[in-house]
Amino acid sequence: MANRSYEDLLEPRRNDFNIWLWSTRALNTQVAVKMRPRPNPDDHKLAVLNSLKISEIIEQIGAKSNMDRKAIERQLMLILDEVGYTKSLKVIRYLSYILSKLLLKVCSGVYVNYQGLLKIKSTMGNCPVIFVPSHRSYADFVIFSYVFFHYDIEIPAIAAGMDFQGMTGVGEMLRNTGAFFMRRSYGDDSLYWAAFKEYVHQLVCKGDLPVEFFIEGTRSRSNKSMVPKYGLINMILKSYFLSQVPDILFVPVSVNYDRLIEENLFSFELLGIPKPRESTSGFFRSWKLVKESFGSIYFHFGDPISTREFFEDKFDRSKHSLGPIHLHEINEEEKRLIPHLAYEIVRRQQISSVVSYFNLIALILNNNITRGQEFTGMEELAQEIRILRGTFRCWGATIFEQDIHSAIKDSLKVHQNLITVGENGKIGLVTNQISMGAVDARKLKGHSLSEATISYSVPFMMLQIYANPVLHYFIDGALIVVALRSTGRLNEDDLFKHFRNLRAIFSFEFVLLETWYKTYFEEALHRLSSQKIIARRNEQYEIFENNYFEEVLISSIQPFILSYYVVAEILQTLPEVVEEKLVLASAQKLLEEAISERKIFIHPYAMSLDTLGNCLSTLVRMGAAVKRRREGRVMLSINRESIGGLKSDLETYLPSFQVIKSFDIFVHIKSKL
Ligand SMILES: CCCCCCCCCCCCCCCC(=O)SCCNC(=O)CCNC(=O)[C@H](O)C(C)(C)COP(=O)(O)OP(=O)(O)OC[C@H]1O[C@@H](n2cnc3c(N)ncnc32)[C@H](O)[C@@H]1OP(=O)(O)O
Ligand SMILES: O=C(CO)COP(=O)(O)O
Repeated sequence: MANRSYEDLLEPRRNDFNIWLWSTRALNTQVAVKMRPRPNPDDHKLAVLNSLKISEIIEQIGAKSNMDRKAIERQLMLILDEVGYTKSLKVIRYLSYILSKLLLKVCSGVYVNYQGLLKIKSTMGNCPVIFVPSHRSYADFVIFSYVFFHYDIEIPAIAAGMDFQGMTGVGEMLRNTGAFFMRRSYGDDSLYWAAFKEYVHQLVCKGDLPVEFFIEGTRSRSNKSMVPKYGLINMILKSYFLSQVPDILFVPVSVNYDRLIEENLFSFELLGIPKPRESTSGFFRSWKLVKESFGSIYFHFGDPISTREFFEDKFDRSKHSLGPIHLHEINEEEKRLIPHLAYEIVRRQQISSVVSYFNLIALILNNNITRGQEFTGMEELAQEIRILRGTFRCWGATIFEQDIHSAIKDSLKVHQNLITVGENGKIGLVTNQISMGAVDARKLKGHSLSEATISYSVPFMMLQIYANPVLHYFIDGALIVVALRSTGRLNEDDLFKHFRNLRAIFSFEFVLLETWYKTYFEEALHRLSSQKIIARRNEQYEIFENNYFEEVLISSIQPFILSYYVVAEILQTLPEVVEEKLVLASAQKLLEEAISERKIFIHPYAMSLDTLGNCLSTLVRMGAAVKRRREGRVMLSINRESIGGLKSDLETYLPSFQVIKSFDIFVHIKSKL
């Protein structure tokens, strides 16, 4: 495989006679901020304990609860021990050895755009550096640290969810490699959150390690980007807004996999079967995966975003110069700026992703399935990959240069659990009869799907998981094509109105900030025109007929439109105040019935809880529903009229999809209601 911008960091290990010598080599690591003496992990905890901010909070809690100061301080120390990282070079060296052996066994390469990373390394030393990778797998943070160890960069302090704390031995091991632990949601424990925020503040202002966190907050089960969470980035940026550091560099990192270790679990989770709790025994059970092959992993380190340059003159830091600094918090004006940076990080993760050949194969097979065509043979597949590869590259994607036939062979070998080649040379999906055993119905997140549905659906879910990570390259083009298909011809202004509406409907599905809609629309128009998918005649845009890429655009978005339509439809029949879980379950139930009749093909991904949930988030953002927590349950109050509007919008776009017979699907779904 060739791409000169990337190097395979397993390559030198393959020829190492003694990996242990490499693991125990003398290290001369680059820190984020040069400091003498270097702070140690306990310094940060003590600094929190002694900070004026925390001192005041202790006083407030004492006054409210009548607890004495010493008792609150003891509570605080327990919190800090729960949160704080420790670091053991010995543990890191052992892990680097084990990981080398493991990666050599299961991966064909770990590719890194080393020039990008080395450039960042050379600029480190003067201000806090925050690495923000995409989050698709548990492997992300493990291999991330391995990459840093390889390039002699200090392993970052990493924000970790509490999920790992319960794993005997593993939690402490992660802590020893730099993990600091956080609760997953803002509760009402004011001491905890004050201590945690102050701890992060200390890491950023007084620490010398790079910091790493996952802005999406969780592994994306769909394998595509998720909307950013603002909590941790808020805490980090506070140091900048309050002028306590001159700048903060955010480095977006894209991590892509030929094959995800979690592909099976994620497919189940998308259907509603909850993830097993993280446990040490589960960790050891997962070792059976070492017998399998996972292809290559790609790390792309994007250009750092300087906070100072990003915000330029958008706000006035001098507002924080009056009064004691520990009394200052981020103000509303600053808070409003944060989503722009957060979305920019996600956008840069997306544009620096590496597209694998299996991503293309998944798109092609999905297109065949959706159009009700037979699966393709090898020659057709190679031809279609060639077309898609060319188009994707024109649209800015990085795809490694490789002979297409050997790329297909490698991909099918890595994904032999999902794809099979029949005696007739045609490609097909592997289906296994799945037995769910006793799944606790109370833990299900959606409808209790039958084993037959699950067995049928899992391979399709897996396939879509590999098509999803490339959708951001052409979602804007797909939405334009959808609008033109449903209307025939449109001038640019009207086409933009449709585009803006569709973009807003799918704003959680395909992450994009509203202020960028116009730019993305214009870029997509240009790309579609230069690829001869659409044409402009007499000031009107229309579609060129018989363009293969147009088919792919339309088929790739179809399961999403279907899910949204079903939610809108079902909300017309459910009570106006309804539990969120019931909406998800009802939508899945309806789709399950339609799928199991097999009269027409309905892509099982339409049952994805991720997509159905995104639709509900859209409804809340649009004001068509209000979300409230009541006695531990999430309730939705529905505005039927607004939802009716969304439903009729979706209907406008759908019936004219002659090519994919969507109309049949909708008539069919309706008849089930
Ligand atoms: C060789 C060596 C080998 C070594 C080998 C081993 C290495 C091994 C290392 C181990 C390493 C483990 C690594 C594990 C990796 C994870 O565990 S990843 C998971 C944990 N990390 C994270 O979650 C980080 C990101 N998460 C966050 O930042 C979340 O915000 C928090 C802090 C968790 C809070 O979450 P939350 O309560 O769900 O709240 P969130 O949605 O963020 O927002 C709160 C509200 O404030 C609003 N808000 C806040 N700020 C804003 C704003 N600026 N503008 C608008 N709204 C705002 C939000 O909209 C939201 O409002 P509502 O939607 O509730 O109305
Ligand atoms: O995000 C995590 C750390 O990788 C673990 O939590 P999830 O299972 O929600 O992804």
